[in-house]
Amino acid sequence: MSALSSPAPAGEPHRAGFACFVGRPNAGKSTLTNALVGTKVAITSTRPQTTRHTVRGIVHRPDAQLVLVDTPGLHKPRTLLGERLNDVVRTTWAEVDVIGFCLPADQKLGPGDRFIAGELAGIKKTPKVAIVTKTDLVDSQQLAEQLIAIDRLGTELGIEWAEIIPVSAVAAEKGAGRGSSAEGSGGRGAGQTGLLADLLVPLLPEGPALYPEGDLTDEPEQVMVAELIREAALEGVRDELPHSIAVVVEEMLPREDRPADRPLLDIHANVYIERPSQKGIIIGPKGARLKEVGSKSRKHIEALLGTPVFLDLHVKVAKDWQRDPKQLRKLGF
Ligand SMILES: Nc1nc2c(ncn2[C@@H]2O[C@H](COP(=O)(O)OP(=O)(O)OP(=O)(O)O)[C@@H](O)[C@H]2O)c(=O)[nH]1
Repeated sequence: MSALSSPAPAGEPHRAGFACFVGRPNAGKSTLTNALVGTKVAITSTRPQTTRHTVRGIVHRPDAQLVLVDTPGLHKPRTLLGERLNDVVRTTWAEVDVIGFCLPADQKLGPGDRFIAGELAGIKKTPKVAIVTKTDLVDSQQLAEQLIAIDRLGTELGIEWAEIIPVSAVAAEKGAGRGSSAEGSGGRGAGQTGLLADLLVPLLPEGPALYPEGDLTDEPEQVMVAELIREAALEGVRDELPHSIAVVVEEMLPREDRPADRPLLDIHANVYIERPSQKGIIIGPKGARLKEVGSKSRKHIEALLGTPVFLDLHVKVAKDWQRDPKQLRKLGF
């Protein structure tokens, strides 16, 4: 792998650095990361708090490299897992070059937003950009009101927004033909999310690229594969098992004795639940649900890794894993 990247346009210094999107659950952080990078690197869902791992997406441009760190939502911790997640968020905030604070256009600023903004106000050095997400869901008057409310919030808390940017990830995703290809790099820089990148880049320090060109994320493949399985496993059972599922990929090995033009990757993964009573929900009648989880996530994994996959899933009970430090460590938290 070569770390060479295209030269910056004449006269402009090359910039490289880290940005993270923060915001209350469901604010659109993962969607924005995906739209900017142009492939499915972070897990999106219609339900809050599904982003557990810090997934980096990398935007490569001739003039800059923008490394996106996607954090879980910051929220009042109720379990040990919740506390760990908040620690991850704060550590990330202190390390990045720019913070993008996501606020959905279609929802009035609430206590959740204020809680995060209050924490942000304490991080003086890092430039903060307010990003109004999901602008496709509101009319221009609602959008204007939201922009004003955010400006006021900044004044109130002593935060000086480097920018306040309205953006819709949906239009950019449509343009990128999302879902049809894992190599959807055509989405990079598309439409409104491209403009967002244009505004973030000048806030990065000058410097050469940090990652080889072509890398989309440095998250270990195994973790991304586990996330894709977890997302599929949660589908349709979120009400019953909102936060009770964890997935660990035990092994990823190329199948031996395969012809070079027909490779196959064997993936063995365990789906952990908290109680034996949840087994039936995950597995479904005659194993039908688990089969579906397998085939759905396999498609995403194959798209991500670019190779055919044999996926072997097992459901295991890890009693009350969210409250048990030993289990949490084992499950990668
Ligand atoms: N209409 C519209 N929907 C959006 C947009 N961006 C995100 N969404 C939807 O909003 C929901 C939440 O988006 P996510 O990207 O998962 O939000 P998140 O902030 O990463 O959520 P957590 O992982 O819970 O912190 C999903 O159903 C998205 O499809 C947008 O620009 N327009």
